[in-house]
Amino acid sequence: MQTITTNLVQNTIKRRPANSHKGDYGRVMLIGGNDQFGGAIIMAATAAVYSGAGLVTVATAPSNFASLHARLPEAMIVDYRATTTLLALLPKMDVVVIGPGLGTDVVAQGCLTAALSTLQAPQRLVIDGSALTLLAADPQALPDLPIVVTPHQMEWQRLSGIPIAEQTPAANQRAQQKLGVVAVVKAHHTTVYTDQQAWRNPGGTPAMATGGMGDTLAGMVGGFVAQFTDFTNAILSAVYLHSAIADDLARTRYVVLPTQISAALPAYMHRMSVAQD
Ligand SMILES: NC(=O)C1=CN([C@@H]2O[C@H](COP(=O)(O)OP(=O)(O)OC[C@H]3O[C@@H](n4cnc5c(N)ncnc54)[C@H](O)[C@@H]3O)[C@@H](O)[C@H]2O)[C@@H](O)CC1
Ligand SMILES: Nc1ncnc2c1ncn2[C@@H]1O[C@H](COP(=O)(O)OP(=O)(O)O)[C@@H](O)[C@H]1O
Ligand SMILES: [Mg+2]
Repeated sequence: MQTITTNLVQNTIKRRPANSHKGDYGRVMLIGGNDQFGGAIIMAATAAVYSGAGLVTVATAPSNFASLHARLPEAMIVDYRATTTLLALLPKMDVVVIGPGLGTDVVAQGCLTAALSTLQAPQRLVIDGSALTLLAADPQALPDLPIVVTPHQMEWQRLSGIPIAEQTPAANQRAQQKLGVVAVVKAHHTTVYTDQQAWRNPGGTPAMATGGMGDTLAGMVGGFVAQFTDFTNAILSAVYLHSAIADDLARTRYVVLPTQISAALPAYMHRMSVAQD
């Protein structure tokens, strides 16, 4: 197993060319946030915007519109129940993140079906949270495009069938081979499995053990994958930076809030982008 290095992240987060515009940094749609879990999609969308995604659209329950607008005016919003609108928008996206706060009701199922049946390569898909629980309950063929799943250990147990106590690197790698997608297995030390190899995230702290921390990672992965060409390195960089920022903040804080990580992202990404000058 290889450890994700600062060097890999510095080589991934490049300086932006002067002559570029928002269209060059990715159109990202985040789908999630039911009446109960609006905060999850707000945190995920915040992470995507603060990661530098060029254009962010959120498909969510109407009960979240006002709070999302108030917290994150950079994001555009559509009703996640408006299937025709969703089906018209999905083909225009570079990246779709589905699952934070989505829930598992019939609307959620409809969103997942819409995404899985509409997206085509080279579009990329990030599957997190409730969407993983839905997939585990009703396994279905995944489309042939770059896909990353970001389960915590319980979601990984549901998806892979491997009990948490038996989630060894070898067992996780075998499950990844079966699924055929990149798997970010979140834990105290998160591990990432690709077709080629397994990676270990060196960072992470119990100060991160608070609701919304994974929703934030999902949004970061979406934002990174939208901007940085190499799919695997973009994912590894998001995983690394998410924990590295938390570790830094935790030096003087008992708990690190997900929104504090998003707020710190632009400064850390800047530091990474100029490190090799
Ligand atoms: N503010 C919000 O709106 C929040 C919404 N959330 C959303 O709520 C939905 C359900 O997700 P949950 O993860 O809460 O529920 P799940 O039922 O999927 O998983 C939580 C259970 O897994 C257990 N578990 C075991 N190992 C774990 C590990 N390594 N990391 C995390 N949990 C582990 C926990 O103790 C807990 O009992 C998701 O859509 C999620 O995005 C959560 O992110 C919490 C915050
Ligand atoms: N003790 C810990 N050590 C390191 N990282 C942790 C710890 N607890 C939680 N995390 C990280 O926080 C995130 C939690 O994700 P998740 O459980 O999906 O949160 P949520 O769904 O509430 O947003 C993961 O990235 C996980 O690695
Ligand atoms: Mg989660």
